[in-house]
Parts: sequence; C-alpha cells; structure tokens
Amino acid sequence: MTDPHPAPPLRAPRDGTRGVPDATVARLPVYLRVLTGLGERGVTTVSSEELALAAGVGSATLRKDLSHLGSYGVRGVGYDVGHLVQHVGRCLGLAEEWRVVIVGIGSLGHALANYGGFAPLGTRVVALVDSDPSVVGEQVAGLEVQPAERIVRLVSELGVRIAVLAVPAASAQAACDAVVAAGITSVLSFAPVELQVPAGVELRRVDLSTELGILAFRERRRAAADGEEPVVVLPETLVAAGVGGRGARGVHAEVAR
Ligand SMILES: NC(=O)c1ccc[n+]([C@@H]2O[C@H](COP(=O)([O-])OP(=O)(O)OC[C@H]3O[C@@H](n4cnc5c(N)ncnc54)[C@H](O)[C@@H]3O)[C@@H](O)[C@H]2O)c1
Repeated sequence: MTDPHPAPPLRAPRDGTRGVPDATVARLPVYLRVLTGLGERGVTTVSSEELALAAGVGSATLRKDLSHLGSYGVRGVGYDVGHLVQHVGRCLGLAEEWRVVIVGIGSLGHALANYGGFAPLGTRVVALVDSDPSVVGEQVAGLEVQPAERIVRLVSELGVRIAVLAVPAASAQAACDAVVAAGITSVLSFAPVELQVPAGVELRRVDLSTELGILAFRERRRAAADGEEPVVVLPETLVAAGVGGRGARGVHAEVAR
C-alpha cells in the first residue's frame, strides 16, 4: 500500500500526549482501533488515505494528528502498522492499566460490566458498586457488587482512577460527588443530566437520547427535503380525544404505544 502524502518523520514526544491538542487525543483511540484491526488481519503497512478512510476522518487531519505524535510515515510505503499501534498506544498511556469502577449495576451497568471491549484501550473494570442492597452481593462478570458506601476503600485499595456512572439522572450528582470525594479524577457519566465537578476532575458524558434525537432531527430534515409527508407520532390519549389522522395540512399521524 502506498502513501501519496506521508507525514514527515518527527521525533516521538517523550511525555505521552502533553501538548497534543485535545481533538487529536480524542481521535487516537479510533486510530488505534483501526490499526489494531489491520494488524490482526496481517496488514503491515497502511497509507494515510486508507487509515483516514477507515477512521472516518480526512487524510489531512490524520496526517496532522500523527505528526503531533511523531509519525513514521515513509514516502511511497505509508505507515508501519505494528510500529504505529505501539506508538499510539504508548502516547495514550496504554502500557499502564487504568482501573475502573462502575457505579450503578442496573441494566446498563450489567451490560458495561460484561463488555469485553475496554481492555485494548488500557482500562479494566475492577469494581462494581450499587446503593441497592438487593443488588449488592450479586456476581456480575466475575466481580461481586459492593455497597456504594465502600467506594472510598475500593478506590484506594484497588487504585481505581476512573468511575463510570450508570445511575438514574436523579442520583447522578450524588454518585458523582461520592466518587470524586473518594479520589476519582475521571468520570464517565451515562446519566442524561448535567453534572458539576471540581476543577481538576475530568468529566465526559455519553447522552444516547440526545445523540438519537440529533439523528432523528436530521432524518426529518432529509425526509422534508425529499418531499416525504412528515409522520407525527401522537400519544394514544390525544388520538382517543379525536386529534390526529390525516389532517388538513396533510400530516400523517401514527399512535405511540
Ligand atoms: N439502560 C440503557 O440502555 C441506558 C441507555 C442509555 C442511558 N442510560 C442511562 O444510564 C443510567 C442507568 O440506566 P439503567 O437503565 O441501567 O438504570 P437502572 O435503574 O436499571 O439501574 C440503575 C442502578 O443504579 C443504582 N443506583 C442509584 N443510585 C445510586 C447511587 N447513588 N450509587 C450507586 N448506585 C446507585 C440503582 O440501585 C440501580 O441498580 C440512567 O441514567 C439512564 O438514563 C441507560
């Protein structure tokens, strides 16, 4: 595979990703996943165009990102996949293991605890906690669910650095405060609510309903541009009250159940 635009070989930074733009750091796990997949398929070199396509970014962005790390692209050859896997991994601190606690072992907490895809990114779930006594003591993914009050001890004894919050929105701030008070400095929350953390604590949120809402909005706009009739989904109560059906404005209504 040839690379028409290889990034110039630069020095590798000695201090991980310090000084590397946040946007670049956020893309590194994606590059690593693609590169790891290529390596598993026996691919030894990859062009910046191919890597960019597989990672879903522009090739100029990819070359710039890798140049921040010190890339090893060779003109006419491309990037050495194995070398780049190690290099990106080192920059992400993956030689070390970052220990994770999941707070809230309900539907989502179970799924996350059982998910095996975190390890390649250097993280390992080592503890599960829940505030519900009926959940405490349950075995999930080889770990026993611990009472939420034990968080301080778990964090210090197991060296946990990252907390994943899989609790309802109403409990999320309290759960967040508890993990921060226990010494956690990185929090990933799935609760659909804004959270406050003190300076020095990294907070990331995964809000699936907002993401889906954005896609639905775009679908609606695309359908409107294609001249499709909008489908308005009405609650059953409104339909029972006589609202809905194909109305004067040509709106086609369906019932939400
Ligand atoms: N289930 C999903 O597929 C899904 C998808 C996207 C987002 N979410 C969000 O993830 C969060 C969890 O969803 P779920 O469906 O797993 O809920 P769930 O009700 O099934 O589980 C929540 C768990 O959190 C525990 N809990 C509550 N307060 C706690 C606290 N302070 N400390 C420790 N544990 C506590 C509860 O005892 C319960 O076991 C919600 O905010 C939800 O909106 C869920």
